[in-house]
Amino acid sequence: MLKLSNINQFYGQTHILWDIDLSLAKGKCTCLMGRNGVGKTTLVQSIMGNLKIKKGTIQFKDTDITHKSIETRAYMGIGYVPQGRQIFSQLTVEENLRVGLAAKRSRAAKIPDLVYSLFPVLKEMRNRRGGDLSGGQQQQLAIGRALVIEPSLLILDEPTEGIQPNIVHEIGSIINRLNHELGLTVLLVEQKLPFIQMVADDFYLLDRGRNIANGCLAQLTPNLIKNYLTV
Ligand SMILES: Nc1ncnc2c1ncn2[C@@H]1O[C@H](COP(=O)(O)OP(=O)(O)OP(=O)(O)O)[C@@H](O)[C@H]1O
Repeated sequence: MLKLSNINQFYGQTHILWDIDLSLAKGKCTCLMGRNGVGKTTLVQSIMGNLKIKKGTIQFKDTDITHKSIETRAYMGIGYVPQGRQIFSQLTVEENLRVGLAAKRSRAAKIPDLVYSLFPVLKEMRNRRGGDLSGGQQQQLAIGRALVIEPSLLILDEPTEGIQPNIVHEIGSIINRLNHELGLTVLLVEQKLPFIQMVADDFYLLDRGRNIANGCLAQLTPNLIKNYLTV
């Protein structure tokens, strides 16, 4: 589904990511993990085309997308929930969802029923401003906005950051539904182990810009957790 080969990334002269190979299995939830500052967001930004790739390649559904635009990635079915949610606080909930629709080719595109059925609170609050929503509701809006293009791959960057525990569980259930019932492939950046255990099939562990371990979740040993994750 998504295949990264030998990705290297830089900020100016600083080498941030080193020779990253990553392959996502279709229909699985893969967790990209590692402590603060190891390069998770940089990798996701590289996948999304927000950072230009200087070395390495990215394939999505057997097409080379390494140098394709952000818009092309959306047309091809990659949905993205950025770190910090990035809700437009002055726009209504519905307007925020419509921003996501701009990435669809069809002019007649409408917000899919799925979004409001997954997140009834967004329907109830569709005329309220994004800035009036709680953190958990904003996170639901950010996920809903990524889903309006009906993606086949959904990438979420730390969706539980700053969210109350009961809402974290709700977000985990939604990810499981998207993954198991609708067959979406999910790439999740996450550090919280209980949440990872709730949703992930596979993992990639980064440390100082390098992939130091990957496999199915059962292969995430206590030693790896102790040495490379903040628990
Ligand atoms: N725009 C930037 N310019 C220069 N350096 C950056 C920039 N963004 C991130 N960095 C640096 O690159 C490294 C990787 O950062 P990145 O945000 O990818 O890590 P992360 O694993 O996502 O961390 P976190 O969990 O805190 O979000 C860090 O050392 C960070 O300080």
